[in-house]
Amino acid sequence: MLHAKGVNKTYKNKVQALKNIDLDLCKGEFAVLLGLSGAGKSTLLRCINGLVPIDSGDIIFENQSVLERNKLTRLRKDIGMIFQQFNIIKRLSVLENVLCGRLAYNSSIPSSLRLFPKEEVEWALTCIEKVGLEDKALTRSDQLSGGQQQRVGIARALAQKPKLILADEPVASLDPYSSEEIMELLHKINALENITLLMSLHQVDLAKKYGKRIIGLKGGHIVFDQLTPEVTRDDLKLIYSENHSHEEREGAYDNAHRQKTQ
Ligand SMILES: Nc1ncnc2c1ncn2[C@@H]1O[C@H](COP(=O)(O)OP(=O)(O)OP(=O)(O)O)[C@@H](O)[C@H]1O
Repeated sequence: MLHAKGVNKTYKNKVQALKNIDLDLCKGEFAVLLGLSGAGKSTLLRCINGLVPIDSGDIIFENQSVLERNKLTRLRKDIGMIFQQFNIIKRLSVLENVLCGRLAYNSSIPSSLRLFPKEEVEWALTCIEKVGLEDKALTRSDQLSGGQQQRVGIARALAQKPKLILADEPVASLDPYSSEEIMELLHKINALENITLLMSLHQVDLAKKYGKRIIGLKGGHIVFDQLTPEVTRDDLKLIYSENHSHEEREGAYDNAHRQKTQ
């Protein structure tokens, strides 16, 4: 469903964030991008949904090139995005935030948020139920915990009826317990709804537990791309060796998790 070929991206400050990226994703996959800070994970996700323009190469999603900019609205509708900082509007209710996911379908925005048709509201409520927040639909989003706010972000993505969800470090702002809950939810969405998932993570143990495939990025290059059971310690060393070791990273996570559960 997604085919990236020879993708390069250099920012204005001359940092080349992506170097000749080739990547194919099939429907239903759950793939995780791993790599140190600055490896290019967010840039790759943002190039895929057209938030960041690529310099060369091409990214084709469902037979449509990201280079065809006039079709980007449709592309974005088919691709849901989940962010580390949730990117929800805190003063709005859960329901209003989730209805924002429908804006691509209501581009002329007759949609002062309160004027959505009944069926749109019903679909938004269904999405809210899918993420387990049915009793919070009318609650202001700033009254929710971080984990609940991320659920709103996921419900908003689901409201788009996306074929692909891109998640940029979706659990980086959460404690280990909430992180597991969010990963379980994303796993369930992938398995039950057959929505393809591509996410960046810093937690190797979560990547191994939930990802079916792991793609290692280093300095803007893909240095390995394997089914999860085939990923070796040497593969992980390729992406983490210059700074903290794999063990140090997993150890830090384990320590935090232990503190939380004690
Ligand atoms: N808008 C931007 N302008 C200039 N340089 C940028 C921009 N966004 C990212 N970069 C640079 O591009 C490189 C890749 O960054 P990117 O955010 O894609 O990495 P990442 O792997 O997602 O990192 P992290 O795990 O910290 O989110 C880095 O050197 C970063 O400083």
